[in-house]
Parts: sequence; C-alpha cells; structure tokens
Amino acid sequence: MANTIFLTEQEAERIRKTVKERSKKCSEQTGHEREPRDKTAAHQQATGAALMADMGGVPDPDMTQTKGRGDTIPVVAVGQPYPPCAVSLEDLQPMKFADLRMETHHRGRKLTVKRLSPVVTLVARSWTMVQDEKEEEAERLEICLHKSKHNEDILESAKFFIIKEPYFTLTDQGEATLRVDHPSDLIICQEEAHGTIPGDDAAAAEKLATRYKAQGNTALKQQDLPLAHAKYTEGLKIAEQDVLGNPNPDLARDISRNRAYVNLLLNQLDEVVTDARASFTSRDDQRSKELDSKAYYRAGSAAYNQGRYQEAKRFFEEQQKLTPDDKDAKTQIKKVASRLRERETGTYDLVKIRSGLSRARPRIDAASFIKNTEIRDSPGRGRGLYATRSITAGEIVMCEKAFCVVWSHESEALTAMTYDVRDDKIRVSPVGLSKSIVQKLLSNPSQVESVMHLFGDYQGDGRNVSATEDGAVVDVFRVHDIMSRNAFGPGDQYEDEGARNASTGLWIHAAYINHSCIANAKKEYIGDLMILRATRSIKSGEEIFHSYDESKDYDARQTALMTTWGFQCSCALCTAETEDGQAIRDKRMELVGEADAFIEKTPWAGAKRLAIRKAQRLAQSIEDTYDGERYRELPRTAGERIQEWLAKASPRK
Ligand SMILES: C[S@@+](CC[C@H](N)C(=O)[O-])C[C@H]1O[C@@H](n2cnc3c(N)ncnc32)[C@H](O)[C@@H]1O
Repeated sequence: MANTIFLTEQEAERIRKTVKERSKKCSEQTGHEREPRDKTAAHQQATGAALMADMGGVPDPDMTQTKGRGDTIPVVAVGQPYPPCAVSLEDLQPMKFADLRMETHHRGRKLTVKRLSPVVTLVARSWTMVQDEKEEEAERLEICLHKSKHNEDILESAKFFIIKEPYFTLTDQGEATLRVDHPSDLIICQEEAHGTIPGDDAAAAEKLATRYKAQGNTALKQQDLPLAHAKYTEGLKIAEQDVLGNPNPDLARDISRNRAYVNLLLNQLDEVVTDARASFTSRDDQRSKELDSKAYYRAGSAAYNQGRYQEAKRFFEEQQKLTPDDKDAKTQIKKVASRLRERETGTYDLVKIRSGLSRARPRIDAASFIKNTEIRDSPGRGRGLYATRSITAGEIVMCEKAFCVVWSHESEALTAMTYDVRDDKIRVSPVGLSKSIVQKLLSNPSQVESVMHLFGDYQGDGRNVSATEDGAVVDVFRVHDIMSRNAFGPGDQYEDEGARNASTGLWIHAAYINHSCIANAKKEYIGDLMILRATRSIKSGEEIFHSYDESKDYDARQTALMTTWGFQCSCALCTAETEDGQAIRDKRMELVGEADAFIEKTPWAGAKRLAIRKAQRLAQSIEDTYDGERYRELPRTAGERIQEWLAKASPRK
C-alpha cells in the first residue's frame, strides 16, 4: 500500500509549512481572550460554506490532496495529541463563551452549545456555528475526522451539545474555533432531553415515561435508531425513579427490553446485555415468559456477536427453557456449538465459509482459534506471540476473526496521508479503519482496554480511563498510533482496491506477532478471517513471526519497517545483508531488475533454449552475489523469481 502513493517534496513541504505556521500562531495567542463574533455574519459564513460543500464545490481548505494509483489521497494534519476528557459531565464546571481563552484546553470545564447554522461537511471534518444557551453569542465548532456516528454526521444529528473540556484553538487559516478531536468529548443532547421529571407525582411520571416509550417505538418503526435510543433512554430515566419504579417496575422493564433491541441493531452490544438483564420479570405466567425469552434472545445475540460463546449459550438455553417451541433458540444453540468447536479444534468448514462470502457479506461468522499460542515478552521487540505446542509445517498456527475491518468497497474506506507534528513525518494511514474502530469502541466500552493494550508509541497521560458515567472514553490519537503499528490489509478480495480505499483491518491477537524477514508463518485471509499457517515446523515455546514487508530489496524493506513500524530489523537475513555491504546489495538488486524485466517479456511456456540459457546466466549471477558461508542457512531470496521461471520453463522429466 505504502508504495502506491506519491507525495512530491513541494507538496510535503507545503503541508509542513501550513502546520508549522498554524502552530506558531497558536502558541503566540495562547491564553489570549476570545474575540466576540458577529452572530449574523457567523451564520452567513456557515450557511454559504455549507451550500458550497453540499454542491461539492470547494475542497476542504485545510486539506491538500495528493495522487495515488489514479486516485486522490487526502492529506490530514494530525494535530498535537492531547488526552480526551476522563471526567463525567457531573464533575465538570459550566463555563461561558466569554471564559474561552485562545489555544487552551479548558480542563475541568464544560460548555453547552446550541447549533445555529447548517453543518459544513467536508471529507475529514465537519463544522458549524453554535451559540450559547442564552443565544447571545456565536462561535465556530468543528469536529475532526471522527465526525459521524451510525452513518450520520454528529453535528447534524442534534441541536444541543455539551463540549467536555473544550479546546479553543485556530484553524489552519487562522480562524478561532472550538475543536473536538475525541468524539467522547462531545455529548449529544436531544432537544427535549431535559423534560421535567415530576418529583412525587407517580401518575405524571408514568404519563411522561409512557410518552417517551411510544415515541421510541415510532422512531424504531421509522428506522430512526439513534432517535429511538434517545427516547427510550429518556423514558427509562423517569421510569426507573423510585416514585414510579417501585409501584410499577414493568414500565422500566418494557423500555429496557425495547432499548436492548435498538442497541442490538446499533451494535451497542454491551448495553444490550445490561438492558436485557434489567428487563427480566422472572414471572411464571405465559406472557412474562415470552417477554423474558425475547430478552434472553437479545442478550444471547449480543454475547454471540462479541465472541462470548459460552455466555451466549447460557442465554439461548434460558430462552429455550422459557419457550421450548421457539425455533430461534434451537438454531442459535446449534450455531454456538459450531463456534465453540472451531475455537477448541481450529477445524473450520472453509468451503462453506468461502461460498457464503460476497461483496454484500464480506464478514464471516466464525470463531477465533488461538489456543496454541500465548503472548509473552520478546526481548528487544516488546511482546510477541509464542507457540504453546509444537506445530508442523503447513498446519494452522492460529485463526482470528477481525476485530474490525473496512473493505475497499465500503463507504468508510479512506486512506489518507497524515502529517505527524511529533516526528515531522508524513505517512500513509488507514484513517477509515481508525474511525470505524473508534466508533466500535464508543459503542462498546468493554472492548476499549484490549485495543488500548496494543503497542503504539503514544503513551497519553497514563490515566487510561476507558469509561465515565457518560459512556466510553476513547483517545483517538492513541487509536491512530495503535493503528499505524498494528493494522494489516486482508488483500484485494473484492477487486476494487485503489490507493485511496485499500482494505484494512485489525486482528487483536495477531497484532502481537513480530516481524522477521525469515518468518516461520504466513498469513492468508478468507473474508475477515486471518489464517496463519506454519511455513516450517515450530517447536513448543518458539516465537512466531510473520513478514510485515516481503520486499526482496534490503534497503526498501528497512525503510518501510522503520517508517511504518518504527524498528530496524535484526533478523539473521538482515544481519547477513548488512554484512554484504551496499555495493553487493546494489549489484544484486540491479540483477534482480534485469531478471524481472526478462521475466516480464519472456513467457516461460515454449521458451527457446537461448532464453533458458540467458535465465540460467542471470540466476547464476544473482547466486554469485551471495557469500556461501554467510548464507549457508539463509534463503537467497533475490533469485527466487528467476528460479521459479526456470523451473517452469525447463521442467524436470
Ligand atoms: C504488530 S506490533 C507487534 C507486537 C509488539 N511487539 C508488541 O509489543 O505489542 C508491531 C511492533 O512490534 C515491534 N516489532 C515487531 N517486529 C520487530 C522486530 N523484528 N524487531 C524489533 N521490533 C519489532 C515494533 O515496535 C512494531 O512497531
């Protein structure tokens, strides 16, 4: 992927210059008072820009583009990282627009805003004008990169927002703006969110909670899932209060059961289980049993989708006990049994899996099989993955279903060049994957820790808070750094991959595997299932390696390993190639170039004797660049292609 994208030096320089100028302006203004905006002008500015953006007229002025394989690649400047707010709303002090200071993170504070203008939606950001609660003052609010939730632009999704620990800074054009990088710092409020909850009036509370429930049901029918969720949540807040919850617990149970369903559709799986549990009546009459059966089904499906198969099995068995004639429970129990078998034995019905795959269904339903491996320290390489039993060549080492994958044909796919202010480097980044992972973590706080445990250079502030009362806390800078070091491409399985939309994914267990140029395992993919096979026999206790970069060119490989993964490879092959020296390596690559050109223009089928002789000479010249002693036990990779050509052109009789 990295090799297909080009950025000219001038373009790179322009990006660096813009970012540095902005950062200089920012530091000059740090702590300055905010200049009030003219509300009418602000509104007009956003309205005009939104209109232009909707017509696809203006490109994002903060973003430059560069060319890949026939594609345009957006360039995104990743700002100076800062941690997300790790405190719940309750513990933050309200602030006013007038309290805002330039280039400042207002720690410990919160700002309530109301959207004033249409939203300007650009590729890597959205912005709008907002006003304070009294509607006196206006300010610009922008949300970067992670700007949508459930396919809806976050700023577009509501009128009211609370910004936790607001960051007031400048755009690249030097305009003041409230900037949200971490979506968990922006709390979305539904307009009627603050409906008055009657203190001791049970009848009024019931009326209001029932109204929210009905509104939730209507939104659900209209497939407006975020709205349905919001309405049920409001209804629950009232229905769970003692005044109503004590005499009439069934209303809260009903709403919880409904919200469990919406959560299942929204993939907010942690909350499905919590809601389902809260809805159990545990009564024996037929109606109650049916309702509880539904809730067990929802909880079972959520546990299943998170790969918690034993828990799913228990839920589905409960469902079956309550409603023995229910066919769904039977089907689910059978499916769980298949997953548990895969997990235990590593035996998959690959034919069936393959036949079920399509562009529309690119994710497979399978369990991961990792039990023959364990994570341990790997001296000099951080942590690594080790075999816990001996594995023969060709055998499966492990299989893993992706934690998250974005396919090239999906709208989320987006590869961007990111400029990192910390090391002044411009890199190719799967920003679409980072966005999807952030989204998944926001919806499922229980998964935050396992992703954050992965290797990334960004250490944040060390607090590692994964949730507050308001939901998951996700540090997007950290996710970005983790993705840079741990994402892999499952290949062009659906044949429409370009530089801008390469398929990428995250496999959490496999992310612990270190690189070696002479690896003992190789990955292949079926859909989003990664299958790692041993390429030679592996002893119990031996570290497992795969190759992050298979380039035969030592220098290109070292550059890629350093730029993308930040390390210098010191495997036996790299050590030998280092000892060869530059002159020999150059000579070898020159011969490889000649051999490649020869292979390109000379088909092996029906090759003439003269051509075969030429290939033999080339193969021998490549072979001669290897020192016999130094490479006694090492692969001579440069000659592999021409040797393959020869083997096909002059097969042994
Ligand atoms: C996908 S992670 C592998 C797991 C990682 N070692 C850990 O501790 O989580 C990739 C990172 O591991 C380290 N790494 C992988 N292979 C290495 C090697 N051969 N030598 C040194 N570091 C390596 C690099 O820091 C790289 O960015």
